[in-house]
Amino acid sequence: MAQAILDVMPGASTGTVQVSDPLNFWAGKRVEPRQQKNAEPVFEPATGDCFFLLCLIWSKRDKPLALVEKREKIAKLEVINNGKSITEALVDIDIAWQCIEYYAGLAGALAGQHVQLPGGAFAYTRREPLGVCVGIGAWNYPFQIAAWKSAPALACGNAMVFKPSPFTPVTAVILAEIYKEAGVPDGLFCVVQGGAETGTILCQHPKVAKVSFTGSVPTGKKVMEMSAKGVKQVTLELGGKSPLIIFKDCDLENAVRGALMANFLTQGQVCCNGTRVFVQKDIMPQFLEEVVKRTKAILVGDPLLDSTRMGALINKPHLEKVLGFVSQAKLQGARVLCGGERFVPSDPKLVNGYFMSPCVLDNCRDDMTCVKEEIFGPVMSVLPFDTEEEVVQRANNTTFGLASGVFTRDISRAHRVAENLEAGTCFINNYNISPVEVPFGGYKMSGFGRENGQVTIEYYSQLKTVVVEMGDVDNYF
Ligand SMILES: NC(=O)c1ccc[n+]([C@@H]2O[C@H](COP(=O)([O-])OP(=O)(O)OC[C@H]3O[C@@H](n4cnc5c(N)ncnc54)[C@H](O)[C@@H]3O)[C@@H](O)[C@H]2O)c1
Repeated sequence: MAQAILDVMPGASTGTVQVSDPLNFWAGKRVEPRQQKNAEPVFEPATGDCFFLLCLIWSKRDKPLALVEKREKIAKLEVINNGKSITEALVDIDIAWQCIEYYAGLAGALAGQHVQLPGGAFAYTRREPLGVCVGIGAWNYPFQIAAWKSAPALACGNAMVFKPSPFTPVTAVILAEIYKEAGVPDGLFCVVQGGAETGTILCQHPKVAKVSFTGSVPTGKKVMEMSAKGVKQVTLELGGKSPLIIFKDCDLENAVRGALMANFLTQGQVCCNGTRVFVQKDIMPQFLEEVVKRTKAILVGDPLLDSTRMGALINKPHLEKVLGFVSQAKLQGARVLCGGERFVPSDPKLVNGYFMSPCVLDNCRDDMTCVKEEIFGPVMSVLPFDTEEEVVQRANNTTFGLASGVFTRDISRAHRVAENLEAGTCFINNYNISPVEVPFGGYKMSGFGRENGQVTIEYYSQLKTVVVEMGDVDNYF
């Protein structure tokens, strides 16, 4: 089945792909849902056309080919379903296979500790799996999220049932097939489709030991509440409104590139985006001139073309929500320096796509909605500041704490600011790079637990202590 859809991908162009293969993966194969009801259309963001009908009620029914070899086909499918540019999708797939290789390597290195006790006795610890883990994904990095959750889960000896977002159901099942081809036993990685209802069933299931969730803060709270009832462990990768601080002593060219990286990847639909860009007053004019010039030059259009730098937003309601944030920002006194409007590419097949022009907002204040809330679209809010002390306090004045960034040539300042920012990641003189070796996760309401890096082993395993007596038991009674 994987072959069927993947085989059409090399020659595929925007608006030509229809998916008909079933997208649930259970006991080692793709399976149709038992009931074909409540079907919802899944839209291709670049054309606005339906390319798959997803059944939201799901019920169980009854030679290795490397991921690397399939990367281009999977990336194309990811583009058709998600709307991001092919250049970015290829990077996502590469990060996914790097993550799987990384945890496959770590699997053999899982080890406990040996502890010497008085009288020759000793104890040792064993790292054991948790059992069945559930992964629930967001729609912005469909394949990559499935890999980030399943690779450490399986490496620690767990099974995983993964539920993609109903907006992007297409590629997780291919990961399941790749695992099978690589020798993963049937049933160890399953994919179930659906939305909130399916997610709820998974979080409440008594046999589930852990839920790893990526999504918004409100849904994350519900997941945590449901998991608490069953004393299940949770990892929550939630939203953000991250600060990016640009000091006047920065390398301006790199700071401008960093600000674009921090705001416009995947049409701005990135959880760790640095959307509050604080710029020291002295360099504000030069910064704005460069950033606006380059934002205007971003090529928005057919996401399957190599030249495209920004594709389409995930769906129509989301596009309208993002445009609504821009309108509200204007009403609250922000000035639109560029973009912020629906964009209609000249290619006739893209006229109904969910495109918008990337936006830079100036004249922003900390109390504006666009500065306080996660927009999850290509909208950068620029804020002036005077001193380091002031900007750190303002940067931390948020309930979120996913990421942060600082551009400066002053090495002491860079580390001092990194220490003082309340966020799970601080990028110094770069933004939005995510090597699999490095832990990723939130502070405050952006969640807890980590993905990637060695530490994630601790979130997918539990320690058993074995105490060994070498002498006689005390004759106490
Ligand atoms: N921190 C991270 O690593 C990270 C990464 C990507 C996205 N995000 C965040 O995700 C959000 C956007 O994604 P989204 O719109 O898909 O989020 P969402 O919260 O609407 O949905 C996320 C997932 O939860 C499922 N779900 C919905 N209701 C549920 C319920 N009651 N019980 C169980 N599952 C339920 C959805 O079907 C989907 O699979 C943004 O806030 C973004 O910042 C965070």
